Amino acid sequence: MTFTQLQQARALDLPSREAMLHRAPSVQQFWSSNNELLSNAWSEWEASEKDNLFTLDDSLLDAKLRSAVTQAWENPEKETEVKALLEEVSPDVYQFQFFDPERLVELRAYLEKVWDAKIALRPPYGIVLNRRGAMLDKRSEGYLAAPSFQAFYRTMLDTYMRPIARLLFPEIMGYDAQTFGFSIHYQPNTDTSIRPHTDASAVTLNINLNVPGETFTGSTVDFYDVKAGKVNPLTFTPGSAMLHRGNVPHAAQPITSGERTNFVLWLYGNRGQMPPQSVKSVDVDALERWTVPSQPQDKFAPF
Ligand SMILES: O=C(O)CCC(=O)C(=O)O
Ligand SMILES: [Fe+2]
Repeated sequence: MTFTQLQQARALDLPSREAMLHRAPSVQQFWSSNNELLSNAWSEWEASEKDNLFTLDDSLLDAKLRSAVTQAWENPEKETEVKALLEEVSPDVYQFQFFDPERLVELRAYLEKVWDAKIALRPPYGIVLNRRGAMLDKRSEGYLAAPSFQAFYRTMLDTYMRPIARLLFPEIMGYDAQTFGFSIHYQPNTDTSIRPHTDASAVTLNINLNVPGETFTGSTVDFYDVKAGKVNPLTFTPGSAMLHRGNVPHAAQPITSGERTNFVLWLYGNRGQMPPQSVKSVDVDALERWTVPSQPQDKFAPF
């Protein structure tokens, strides 16, 4: 009797949460030895579910953002219309509408199907181990390898995040070829908060996936305004995004009711390089900004 990769993946014995928390060598071993099996299982899963899965594409995005970005790709001089949609809400932190809140139901339904697939996903354990989160980038073992999700993930990073980030933070040019991403989920009593930290990224895009009416309390992301010596607590609304340099200190306050789900996307340079702290004013031509780097994705992963 032969088993499909999907059946074999579903039969795997997962490492315990304890082992994951302790970052036991056996956990690393589990993900690396099963990486190919899991990735094949996601392809089989997608093929078997294709009639039930919503097609992820940029129609999920805010219509104004999509239209401004599409125009800027056609004519980079029009990037000013993208910039007009971005609001600085704390020094070096910009907020804008990324997803169309009304369409998030479809994305969340897709992600529910992903959880129901019963294929192991590696939770992010950067600062804390997040139980209902998943690694999203191909460089991460145990990532969400469903081909349709991967195509959508690339669109979010290559078509939207990178040129927008370059528009705000020109010094990231040359330090933005590599991508990284994970999802996080907060709920009271389990995964509630993240202590103050900076990200190992040149730039971070943090996008909220809560659907309209899916409310929560607490769970602000506090951004530290180091110069002014104060903290700016910011609250996500459904589909909104915050884009910031990785080196801006921030923390997630405890969630006190409800739930919050986000995608967190990072860009950095080859082998994890980040822009030197000293360079801030770099002159970049609009034509250069609206491009996708030709360097191949490397294997470096911060966690
Ligand atoms: O709570 C958030 O949305 C921020 C998460 C975060 O800062 C991180 O995962 O590095
Ligand atoms: Fe962070």
